[in-house]
Amino acid sequence: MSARRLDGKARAARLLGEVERRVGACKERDVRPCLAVVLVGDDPASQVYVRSKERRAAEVGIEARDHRLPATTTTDELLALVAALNADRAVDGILVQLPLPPQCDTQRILLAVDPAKDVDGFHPDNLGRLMLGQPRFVACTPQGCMVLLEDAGVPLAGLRALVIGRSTIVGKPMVQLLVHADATVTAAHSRTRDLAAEVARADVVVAAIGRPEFVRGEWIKPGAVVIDVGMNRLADGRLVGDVEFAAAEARAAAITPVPGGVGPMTIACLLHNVVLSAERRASPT
Ligand SMILES: Nc1nc2c(c(=O)[nH]1)N[C@@H](CN(C=O)c1ccc(C(=O)N[C@@H](CCC(=O)O)C(=O)O)cc1)CN2
Repeated sequence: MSARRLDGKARAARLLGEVERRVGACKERDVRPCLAVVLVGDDPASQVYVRSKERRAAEVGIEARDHRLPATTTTDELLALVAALNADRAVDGILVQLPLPPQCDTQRILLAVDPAKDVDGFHPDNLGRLMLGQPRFVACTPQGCMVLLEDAGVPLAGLRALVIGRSTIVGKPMVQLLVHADATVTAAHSRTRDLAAEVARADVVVAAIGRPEFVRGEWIKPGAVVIDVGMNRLADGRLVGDVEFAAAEARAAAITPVPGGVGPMTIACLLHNVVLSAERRASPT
């Protein structure tokens, strides 16, 4: 068997088309969707991601306001910028690109973002709402994974889903989304005793550990669906996921490639959250 490839690039393009249409509808009501993008320092990968977010935003008619700060920026300086963006009524969404340099207190900064503008879905208020099944903004990568699972026609109710990795930006919200979709969910991580056995009984595997090709293809249950969130740059320049792709593809029913799987969905879901926020501004309840 060779797995069906879940094409995140094509799915993201479709979602962006829908976002563009909704941006147009906002503008007809005199609301111009606007995303504030905050990038601290000169991490090359972050620069690429931010450029990509700003380019896609422009393509769908969202104004992206760029705030580039030096690598020496302090927590207080960043808090002052976030406070100004919170107060700016023209700003619908605030994105603080992660990771921040080590002197910045990431938790304090994420906590300072107005939850109503937290289009990344990282604020405790938004994470808590997700846990209660009353989401406002859902973190972009897990949201993108769910769209891909839905498109693959995976009937999640009752299936065994394994999430590998327990980060706040991917693993934990992913667990919540799968629980709310009635899957039977296991959260695995670096201390999991027998990861191979956990993978072998999972109908759905979401790998988000940040270790190149750590999940062996031979562990995958035949017919499982594999979502690879990993993005690991090898010394030879190749980009690989957390799953050994070729061997996993031979066993799985469906699998996301890296690149071209979850990554483009992350950006499309961010802009989807921005237009949601602008729609709320256009029709406050
Ligand atoms: N504030 C945030 N910071 C970070 C997030 C996030 O969601 N919010 N996620 C990651 C990085 N990220 C978005 O910021 C991101 C990573 C990768 C891609 C992507 O499209 N990747 C391409 C490959 C790109 C390449 O060639 O290097 C792909 O998979 O096809 C999009 C977004 C950490 N920080």
